[in-house]
Amino acid sequence: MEKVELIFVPTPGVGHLVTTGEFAKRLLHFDDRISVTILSMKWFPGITDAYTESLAACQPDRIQVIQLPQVDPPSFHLFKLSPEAFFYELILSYFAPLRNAVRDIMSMRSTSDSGSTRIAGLVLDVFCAPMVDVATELGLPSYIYLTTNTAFFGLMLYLSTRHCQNSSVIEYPKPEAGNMDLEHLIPGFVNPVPSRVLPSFVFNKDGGYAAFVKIAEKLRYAKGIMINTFEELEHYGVNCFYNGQNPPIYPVGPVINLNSLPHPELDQVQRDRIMKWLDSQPESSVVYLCFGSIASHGPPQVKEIALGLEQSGHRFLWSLHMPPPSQDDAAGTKNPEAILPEGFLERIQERGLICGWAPQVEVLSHKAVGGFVSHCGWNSILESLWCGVPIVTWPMHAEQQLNAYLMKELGLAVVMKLDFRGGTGEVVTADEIKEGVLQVMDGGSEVRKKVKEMAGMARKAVTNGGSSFNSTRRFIEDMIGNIPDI
Ligand SMILES: O=c1ccn([C@@H]2O[C@H](COP(=O)(O)OP(=O)(O)O[C@H]3O[C@H](CO)[C@@H](O)[C@H](O)[C@H]3O)[C@@H](O)[C@H]2O)c(=O)[nH]1
Repeated sequence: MEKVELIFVPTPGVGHLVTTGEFAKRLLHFDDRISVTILSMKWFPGITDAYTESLAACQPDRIQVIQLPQVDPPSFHLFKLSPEAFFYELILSYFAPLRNAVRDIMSMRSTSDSGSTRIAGLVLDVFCAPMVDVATELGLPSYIYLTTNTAFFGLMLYLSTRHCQNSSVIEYPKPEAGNMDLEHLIPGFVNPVPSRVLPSFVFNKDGGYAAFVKIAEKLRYAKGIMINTFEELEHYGVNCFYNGQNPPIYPVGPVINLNSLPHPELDQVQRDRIMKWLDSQPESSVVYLCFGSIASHGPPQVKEIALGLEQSGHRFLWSLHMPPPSQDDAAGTKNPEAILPEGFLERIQERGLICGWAPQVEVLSHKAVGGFVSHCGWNSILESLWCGVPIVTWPMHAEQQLNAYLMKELGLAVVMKLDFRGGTGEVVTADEIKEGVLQVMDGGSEVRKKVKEMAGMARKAVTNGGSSFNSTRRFIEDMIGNIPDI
């Protein structure tokens, strides 16, 4: 049996790395001939290490993790102007280490005693799409594993087409204040998309727009795009791109890590505290709040959330992540209790629980949880759909407002907030939060019904014969057919 190896290059944030690792594992499960190498970049120390280690340990004969040497990052000033431009530059500086690592792997596999393994190509995170140039240089095909949805793929193609038509444009035209409802015909969306839900990098003149357009242009050179979505969810969007005009797309999701992530804040004592508390709550009575692996709120917003929850009268589990301490931090901001409204904990007593990092998938799977106030990171959306828990939208950064808009268009979310108000720092008020919670917990029966139906479809999609199962098979066949004779 001839063996084939795929070389994955994930972006090392939790929201990207974990689903990519799970997809790599899924491929091994599908086909005994496949093995994978994960080339790991270390951008954020700590949090992703435990996952990478577990990946390397789970099937050591078929998954290997190689740490790429660290590079000097671009200046922090660039990060402040535009995180997207910063990461774009960072990826470019990884070209040389990547080239060396892939060359080493290729030469080792061709001389191995245990029979030759053919290198089938690179599987790149979307941020790493510029690395298709390295693959081409080495004569290898590249594929993209898109950790978000088809709608975002549509936006990228739209930006790159628009840019090809007029490459002198260095930013997207920002509508005048008050005209954020200007609409755009983005492929993959049934209805025109208002400006206010486009990701903010689209309007960033300091390199954010330029970086994304350059990334988007590279997608066209990929041999295929695997998307963490499923046909039943994005039926219209997926069918728009089965058109032979872009690289083939493969909706392979949901690709979710059903085991809770190891995290320094989540030892067995903390996990037991959370799960035992949930065990003692009535069915569908708890609203869960969590804003992903990156986002956090400042003290004024934390106070408003607390007041909103209190006023809603509902039970809640709140995963409260504190912002990283800065030098001029006021004493106490590391301690959530110090910034909660006075007397809050005494007043809510057993009605609510505040935790740090949560075992999110376990929480969403618990029968006590009836709603989820979320920042609309794509993994959180898929996890909530998988568990049949309706989401209340509160996008905070990146492409989350587009995700929230998509969920609204599909009738799968209770809308609390659709945009992040251009990052103005304006707080969401206790009243708005209370309304969102009341809507999902007391009303929203139509949304709840649709979400439950979608949960069934999500599970069916990934089982034998389901749409994503078949799509994954199709990817494997195409990928093997594309292997170059090197
Ligand atoms: O207390 C927590 C917080 C998060 N998670 C997990 O961490 C992941 C978070 O992923 P996601 O919901 O996608 O949020 P981000 O971490 O913000 O993800 C980044 O990556 C996503 C995928 O590309 C994008 O959709 C987001 O906008 C981007 O911020 C999920 O699997 C959660 O289950 C926990 O287990 N416990």
